[in-house]
Amino acid sequence: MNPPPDFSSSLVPGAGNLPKQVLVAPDGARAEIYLHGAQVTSWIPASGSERFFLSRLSQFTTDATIRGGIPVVFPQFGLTGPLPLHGLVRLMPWELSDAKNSTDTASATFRLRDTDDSRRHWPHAFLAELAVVVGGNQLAVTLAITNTSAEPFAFTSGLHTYFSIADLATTTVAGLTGLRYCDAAAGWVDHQETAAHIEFTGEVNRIYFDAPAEVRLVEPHRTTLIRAAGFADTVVWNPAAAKCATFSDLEPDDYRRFVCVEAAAIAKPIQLAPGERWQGSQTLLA
Ligand SMILES: O=P(O)(O)OC[C@H]1O[C@@H](O)[C@H](O)[C@@H](O)[C@@H]1O
Repeated sequence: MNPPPDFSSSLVPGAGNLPKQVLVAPDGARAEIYLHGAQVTSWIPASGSERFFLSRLSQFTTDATIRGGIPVVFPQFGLTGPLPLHGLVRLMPWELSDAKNSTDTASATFRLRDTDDSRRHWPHAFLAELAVVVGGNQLAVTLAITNTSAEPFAFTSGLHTYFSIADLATTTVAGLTGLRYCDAAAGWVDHQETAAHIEFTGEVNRIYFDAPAEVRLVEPHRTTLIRAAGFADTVVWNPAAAKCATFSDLEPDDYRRFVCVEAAAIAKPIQLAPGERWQGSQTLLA
């Protein structure tokens, strides 16, 4: 049977006139991805409502990062090296290389290569590809990096997903019990997680090492499954009130509206030989 015609996925002007790809699966599931940073900014499962936080104060300009959705972090997570916070590619213009519908999904792939400017910061040639597939109650995002240079390189990376939540006070993250984590909000000290459910009673900024393939974002009315492959670590982040107030692109009480659960490769940088390709993914189930 032939897949249905690709009648509804399209590249349209988004906020700030930045181009965004709108994916609409045959069952009505939707996702939106800006070419700026290849940043997914919206996911609406077939049977539900918006699952991503996107700040009302987010800037949509080529020199700013979009606040919300899934910022793509590469080739440096956070400030773990000399590059700008979370690396380079979330500020770069990606191109749409493919978009199609199958009988039950809509998908698109975005590509980015190194530029003169990226090589000034990070002197390596690379091809980054981000594949986004939406359909039913699932969104799958896969980042692939190919070393297109003549020398090996190493990088850290992540998919910095901002989940929209109804109430921070009743939201928890489950599935990380027993893991060693680095508490970046409290002096980068290592701990072992004892809680079955991580609660948000203050700033949470933790890197969980060697995390399981699945963690759960638990709210009273719904649970979101977050599956990672290829990324060894999981970051959980919420800035709480005081830090939230320092972000010009967040409203003072926005910290109550999102929790970031991020698939990341931080502790063990990914090493790629010339010509080698790596991929990591985060798959979300509503
Ligand atoms: O403001 P940015 O660059 O988008 O980063 C957001 C946050 O991302 C988190 O992953 C970091 O641990 C925080 O320290 C940081 O503030």
